[in-house]
Amino acid sequence: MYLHSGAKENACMSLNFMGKKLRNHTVAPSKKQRAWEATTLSPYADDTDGRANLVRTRTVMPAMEDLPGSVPDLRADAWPRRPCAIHHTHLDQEGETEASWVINGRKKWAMFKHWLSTKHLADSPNHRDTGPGLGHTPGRHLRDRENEAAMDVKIFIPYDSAKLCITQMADDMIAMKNKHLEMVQELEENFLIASRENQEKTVNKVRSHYQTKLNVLKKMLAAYQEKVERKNACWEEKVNKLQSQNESLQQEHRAMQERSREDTASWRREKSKMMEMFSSRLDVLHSHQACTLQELQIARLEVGKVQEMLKPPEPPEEPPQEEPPEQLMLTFSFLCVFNNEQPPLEGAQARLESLKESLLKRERELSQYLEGHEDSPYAVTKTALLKAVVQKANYIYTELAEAKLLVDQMAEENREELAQVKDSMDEADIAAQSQPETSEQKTDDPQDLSQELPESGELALTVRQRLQKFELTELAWDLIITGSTDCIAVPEKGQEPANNEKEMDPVDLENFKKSEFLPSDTEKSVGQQLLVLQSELMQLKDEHRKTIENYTTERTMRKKFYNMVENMKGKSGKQSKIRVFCRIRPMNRTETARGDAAIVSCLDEYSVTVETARGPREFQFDRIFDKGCSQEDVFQDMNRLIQSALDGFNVCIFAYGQTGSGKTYTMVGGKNLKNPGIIPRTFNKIFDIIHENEAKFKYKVSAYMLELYNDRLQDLFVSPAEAMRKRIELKKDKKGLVVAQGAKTKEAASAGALFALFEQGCANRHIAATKMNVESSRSHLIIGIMVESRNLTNGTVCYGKLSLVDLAGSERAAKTGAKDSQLKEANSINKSLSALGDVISALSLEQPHVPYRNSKLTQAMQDSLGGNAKTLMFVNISPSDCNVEETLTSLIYATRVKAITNNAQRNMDSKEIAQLKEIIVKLRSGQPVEEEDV
Ligand SMILES: Nc1ncnc2c1ncn2[C@@H]1O[C@H](COP(=O)(O)OP(=O)(O)OP(=O)(O)O)[C@@H](O)[C@H]1O
Repeated sequence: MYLHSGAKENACMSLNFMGKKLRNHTVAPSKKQRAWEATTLSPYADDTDGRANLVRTRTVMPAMEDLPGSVPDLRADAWPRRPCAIHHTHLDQEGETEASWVINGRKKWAMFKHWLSTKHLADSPNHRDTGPGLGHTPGRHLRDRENEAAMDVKIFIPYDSAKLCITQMADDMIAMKNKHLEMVQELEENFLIASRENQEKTVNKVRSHYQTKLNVLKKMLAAYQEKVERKNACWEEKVNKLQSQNESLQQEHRAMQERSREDTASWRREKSKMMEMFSSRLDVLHSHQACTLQELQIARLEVGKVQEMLKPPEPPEEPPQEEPPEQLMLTFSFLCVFNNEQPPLEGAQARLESLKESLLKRERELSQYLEGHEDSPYAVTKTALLKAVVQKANYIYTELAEAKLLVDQMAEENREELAQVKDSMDEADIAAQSQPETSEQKTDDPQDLSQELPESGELALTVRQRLQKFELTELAWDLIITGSTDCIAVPEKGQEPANNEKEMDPVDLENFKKSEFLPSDTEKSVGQQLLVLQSELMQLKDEHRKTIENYTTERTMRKKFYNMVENMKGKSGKQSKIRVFCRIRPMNRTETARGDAAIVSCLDEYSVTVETARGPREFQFDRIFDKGCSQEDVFQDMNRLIQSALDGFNVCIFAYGQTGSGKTYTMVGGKNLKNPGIIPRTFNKIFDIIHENEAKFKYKVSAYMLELYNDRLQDLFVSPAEAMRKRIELKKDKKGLVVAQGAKTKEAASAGALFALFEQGCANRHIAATKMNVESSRSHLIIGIMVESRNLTNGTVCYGKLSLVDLAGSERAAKTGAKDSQLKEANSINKSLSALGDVISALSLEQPHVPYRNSKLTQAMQDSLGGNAKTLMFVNISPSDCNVEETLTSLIYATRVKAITNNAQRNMDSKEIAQLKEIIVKLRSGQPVEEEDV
């Protein structure tokens, strides 16, 4: 700070502060000051020693020796003294000047002294000698002054003058003081103004700096949004593509199903037609057979009668010796033929031939006999009867011959048609092969089969079908001829043969085969045809199996595509359904010893059936793990979810099921760390991913572990006694994430450290033995693993949370035999699970109110069911029939869970926000905020 004044009256003073000109100050002199200043200028104005610059107005000094009084002259002291300088100000730069009040004071003092000296001189003789007109020169004055300095001068000031002078000086001093105070005040004001201005400037500067940053961030955000939108559009496109693929696959599948249904229907139609045909033929044959049998029976009776008649008369009239021996032999053979116990259908022709021959022979013999014994009373009757028998036999023979001819004719016709069809099939095959070249050269020949059908392939198919038909007919004819029925009907698995498929008596069949109705190569032909038919049947069965396989593959593919779509939805941050995996445990020892039946079976990777009293019931899930699936198999699908947690998503994996269904086995593993389950594997996987990415990200892993026991949340990271004292509350943050307030969170630097924490927590859990002596969890276990990942490239920070929940098993108290405290535990578990069921129902039915607050369990899982999380549910079931009700209930619940939609969003902060959050945390916890934090 410095003051600068010009030499003029009413000089303007400029006030500088920190290099800034604040404003002009005008120090108005008083009237007296002005009067005193009306003096002559100092003759030393141009004094080269520099003093002249400091005080430009200087009065002519009086001769001190002439002054009255003895006041010492202070001029000698005052002159070499410089004005009080305020160092380190800009004054130094602009040249040294005196302040106006100093100048004024000096001036006044000089004038006063001058006045005194002038008066004194007017009275003294010296003055008279040296008047102005008598050579008074500046050189003389100088010399006088030098002389005066050497003298001891005493100045006498009149009292009034001194009083005036002192008053004046006191006034001046007060004025000066006031001025000074004014200036100080003004300076303070200016200082305040300046500091305010400065502050504003700083604020503006900071503001503009942050504004610029904000703009940059906004731009970045817009760019990111654009990118995300582009990605979303891309994903959407992919999803649509996959959906359309899925639809086309579904359509194909439907068409295939339709085709297979049609094929089956046509095969059934063919079969029934054949059956009808066979049965009608068989009926004809049987009627023929019956007729023949009847006729033969009649013939046999007749022959019996004839035999009776032919019996020789009683011994008194005709002694036995009279009958010739050949005749007796003949009668015997005749009787042998006709007394045969088996009906003579077999070898009918041969037998009829022999019958006819024997009859003719007998006729001849009879006629000879009759010729010799005309007087016999039975002679006429015998002859008539024999004639009738012969007539009947002839009739039967002609009938059979006609039937044979008819059958042969029909078989021949069929053979001819078959040959024709074979020819046309060859033509069709040739047409199909040459179709690309000849498709344009269509002929007008109506006989040309290729003209009738749009494509040669279809033609070939039709011809093949016809061929098949004729071949089958031929085979049928052969079978009719041979009388075999065992290969005609091919009943489906488990189906009873149709009523009309009557089987021939094997003896009849054998005899019929031996008879001359059949050509010699019939048996061979039947074998061949049978083989053909069987191979065709095999083909059909193969096709059927293939159709089923295709259907299964298609269904599996569809499910896979569906899962992919759901995954992609989850990745792109869109709404995604909760995924449900079903795991079937193997039968345990008790169940095996009891001989329980396994009622749960796995159809494919996505379908499971349960045999119930009302028949099988099928359920579909995102994945089925059968009893043979290992812990590794189960964990394979978890990798992506764990990666998501490290990418800043909330992930929840929980197991649901009845007591002893394998929840703990799935989540934790077998006893004594055998076959580790999802939880320990997850610990390893988290740190595997961390090690893979540590060049790009910096991770921080921390965890808490709670159990919900008897509807009370307990911290497992503290001793049970302390846990009883602690109160843990579940709260939801702005992003809908459930936070356990009051729970101890511990950091872990490795998978081992995390596992040690887990073991420590497990030691504090509540477990009990159920009736079946199996260790059972009596509380719900909730593990929260928080992963903070800082991107080392752009400074963004993601906060992921992985919740692993092993629910306590629902049980029926009566079944498990729980009492007292165990009963209380069971009730509490059932209550919380029923609340969970209510929440699941409300969410699956998309009800407006979801009763999350009904239980602490549902509160804890609020973000995992219908909230901001990617959720995976394991439904564990028992295969035994004694648990069928519980299994069905679990599967029905799981099906409902499948319908729940979650909206998982990434929890990510920009670098700046993350820094601010850190500072806030530090400030809250009373830690010092380092410069590098800002
Ligand atoms: N997939 C499996 N393979 C082999 N053993 C299994 C399987 N699942 C379960 N077990 C066995 O079945 C028994 C019961 O399983 P676990 O304790 O996991 O059932 P839980 O559903 O957790 O029962 P609780 O709800 O009562 O705790 C255990 O002895 C376990 O080893």
